[in-house]
This record gives sequence, C-alpha cells and structure tokens, in this order.
Amino acid sequence: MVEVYEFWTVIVSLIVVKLCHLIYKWSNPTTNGKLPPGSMGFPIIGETFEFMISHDACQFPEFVKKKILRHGPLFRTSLFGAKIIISTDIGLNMEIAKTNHIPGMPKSLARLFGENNLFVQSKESHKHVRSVTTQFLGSQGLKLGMIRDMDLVTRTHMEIGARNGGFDAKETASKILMECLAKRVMGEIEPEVAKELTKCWIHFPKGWFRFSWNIPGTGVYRMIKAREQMMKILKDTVFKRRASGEDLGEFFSVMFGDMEGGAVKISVEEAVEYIFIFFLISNESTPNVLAATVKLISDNPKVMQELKREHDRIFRGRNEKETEADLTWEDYKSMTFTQMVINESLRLTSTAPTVLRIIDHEFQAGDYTIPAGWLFMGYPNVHYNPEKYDDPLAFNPWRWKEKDLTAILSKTFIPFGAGSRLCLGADFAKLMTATFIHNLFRYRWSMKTETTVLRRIILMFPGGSDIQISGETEMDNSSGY
Ligand code: HEM
Repeated sequence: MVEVYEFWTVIVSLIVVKLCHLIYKWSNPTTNGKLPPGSMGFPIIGETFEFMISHDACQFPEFVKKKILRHGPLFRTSLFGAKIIISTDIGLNMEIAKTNHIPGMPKSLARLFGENNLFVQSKESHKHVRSVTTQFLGSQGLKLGMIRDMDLVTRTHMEIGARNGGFDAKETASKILMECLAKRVMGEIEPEVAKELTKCWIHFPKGWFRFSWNIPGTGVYRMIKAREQMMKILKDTVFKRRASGEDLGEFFSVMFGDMEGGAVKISVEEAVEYIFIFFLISNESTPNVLAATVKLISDNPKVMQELKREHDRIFRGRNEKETEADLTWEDYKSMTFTQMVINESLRLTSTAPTVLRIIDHEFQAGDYTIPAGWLFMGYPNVHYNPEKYDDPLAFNPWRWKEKDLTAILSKTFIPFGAGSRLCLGADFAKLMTATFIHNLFRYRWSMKTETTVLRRIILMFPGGSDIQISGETEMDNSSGY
C-alpha cells in the first residue's frame, strides 16, 4: 500500500516539475540575444483576453497604451497561442515590412484560409496575383472598368434604402462591394450562383479573428464550412465555363494566363482560394471603415456642410453639361475635400496593427533581438503623434489641405501597411468611400447620435450603423472651403 502511495507521489511530483519547467520556458523564451521586454501571460492563452477587450475605434487600445508606458515602443507578448512582438515605432515597422515577406497570422488562424492559400505560398505566385490584381484595382483599372458600375450600384442601393427611410451603412456598403468585385472578378454570374455566394457570406461569422477551435457549433466551424461551400461554388463555376467555352471573366483569364500570350501560372484551386481571401479582406475592411467615416461626418456639422457644398457643385456641373448622371473620373478627382475626409478617417480609425509579418530571419532592433518565427504586429501610432498631427485625437480633415491626397503610404501615414504586402485594394476602397459619400449627399441624411464604433482588432458597430434619410437635398450654392 505504501509502495503504491510512493509511486503516485513520484509521478505527481514529476508532472508538477515538468509543468513548472514548461511554464518557465513559456514565460522566458530563449533567443540568441536580448528579447524585447514584456510578459508572455498564461501558457497558450497568453494575454489574449486583455488584448481582445473592445475599445473606442478612434482610441488606441488600453492594452497597447499600458504596455508602452511600462516597456516602451517595442515589447513582447503572446496572443492566440503565438509568440508576438508588438512595435509602435514607425521606422521599425517600415523596415520589417520591407525585409519580411510572410504575412503575419498565428498558425491557428492561418489554417482558416486554406492549405493552398497563395499568401503562404511561393513569392513568385504571390507576385503574379499582385500584378494581376493591380491591373484591375489600380487607378487605370478603376477609371476604365469600375467607377461607372460602382456609381450605378451605389445609387440603386441608396434609392431602395431611401424609399424605406434609411439603411444600414455597413451592410449596404458590403452589398455594393460584393456586387462590384464579383462582377469584375468573375464577369456576369448567374443569379442563383450570386445568391448562393451571398448566403455563404451571411453565414460567415462576425469577428472570426479569435481563438480558432474548429468545434461544431462554433463560429470557426461555421466559417470553415462557409469557406468550403464558397470554394465549391467558385470552382464549379470556373470548370463549367471552361467546359462550355464560356467567358471566364477578365480577372480569371489573366490569372490563369488564358489571355493572349499568357502562360498558365496557377491552378484553379489556388486562384479560387485567392479570390476567397481577397473577398474576405475587402469585406472585413472597407464597409467598416466606410461606415465609421459616415459616423465621423455625421457627428461634425462643419464637415457635413463642406461636403455638401463640394458634392452639390458636382451635381450642378452635370446639369449644366446636360450629361447623363454618371459619376466620372474627373468628378472623382475634383472631390478634394472628400478625399481629405477619407484620409482623416483612415488616420483616426487605424487603431489596429497595419504591418503583420512572420519574422523570417533573426532581426536586430537596437539592443533587442527579434527571433525568427515570431509574429510581428506594427501599430501605426504615428497617426496619433502630436508632433506629426496637431491635436491628433480631433477629426480635422482640413489638416490634409495642400497634402498629396493620392499617397497611400508615407512616413506619417500607414493605414494600408507597407512593403511587399501593401494593401492591393487601397485605391478601390478610397473610390468606393468617395462614391458612397457622393451619392449620400443626394439626400438629407444623418446617422443616429447613439451609434457607437468600437474596435476588437476589427471595427464593430454593436448597435448597427443606421443612416436615416429625410428626403432629397436642396442645392447649396455657396463657394467652397
Ligand atoms: C479601408 C479599407 C482597407 C484597409 C484599411 C486595408 C488595409 C490593409 C492592410 C493594413 C493590409 C496589410 C498590409 C501589410 O501587412 O503590410 C492589407 C492587405 C491587403 N488588402 Fe487591404 N485594406 C482595405 C481595403 C481592401 C480592399 C477593398 C481590398 C480588395 C479589393 C483589399 C485587398 C487587400 C489584399 C489582397 C491584401 C494582401 C496583400 C498581400 O499580402 O500582398 N484591401 N490591407
């Protein structure tokens, strides 16, 4: 009896010692040099729960603020089971963005995007899809193949919404985005296929950026199922069109190298996975930023007035020229104040990391060593630096006067990331937001004052983002700012 008791005492002691050792190793990761300061939190969970507390979308998260006070602009932590370095130093963020290629995402989340995911595959495939995407979403592609459709789709959705007294900004923006992108990427799709794809998006869980346990009933499980279903629909569409000799749509044709002189570069599976990620990234970003921009405008009567003047001038110009009511590229380029508003909104709402990379080789940052394999999150704190932006917490579009409004990246403005992973949809997102604002000013409108915009990595509107429409607008004839 005593022997059995001793045996179990030894086993339990060994387990305790092993656990203590693992916890010690977890809390004190080793490196060839000196790690940035910080703490790794609890094993596996790390500091995820503190990190994921939602906050005002126009304020940096308390988690990051507290860490900066304690450790400075570079610190280590652990989130979603991954070892993480967080930097709020713009110089370092730019350097890491330039010298590291692998997109930063904990492994547990990366697998949600699929095994074939082009973003984790070869540099060459990545280059190819970037170049194809730029042909469609660069300013030339937008000017020739997008602005007219986008204007029409936006106007139609707003007319429907206005007849009902209003609409939800984020949901409407999401529908506009999907309609514009789907047509551009896949050509005309049959209504049933479009319906099926939309259904998948509806079942797509909100806030998928969390621990990714694939257990039936959870959001992650639904997401994986929705992804599989979408892939199937997209693949079937491509195969069906190829078999019947139908047009694949310009995007797919260029992607597969089917266009004149092209060499087949990637498989249908890879292309379809790319399309899925592309839709996911665009749909998680633009409708949210757009709805937050509308909220910022609605809360600022002077901005509202200035925008109304600018858009009334464009509407008047059309009547004088007696042209059809389509928005032209010249109209878009003349929306100087609107573009100042969009830049200001992008600056203020960038309270999440915009440079995300897996460190691919050990990196020396001053006295500190960032080990290879760690995940790097670069926050754009420079947007809130009072030396760069006077009264940085204020929403003040006028601060962008005389600045280059076409630049999507500078040493003080980094909402779309940087380096080889710089956002491919930045121009599209800006055009879509401007088109939305333009058409909104056909109406007298407001957003509920109680609308709140929060952030938990992704922007959220817990009470919705309702826009109320109270009739058509009257022209403002006064001169501009
Ligand atoms: C306001 C809206 C948007 C914001 C704030 C935004 C922001 C970003 C950021 C921060 C990155 C990561 C860059 C990095 O790691 O250095 C990114 C990547 C990306 N974005 Fe956007 N984005 C927006 C809209 C869009 C849209 C509309 C599309 C597509 C139509 C899009 C497509 C992409 C793609 C494909 C990547 C990955 C690029 C790569 O890895 O090569 N984004 N975006």
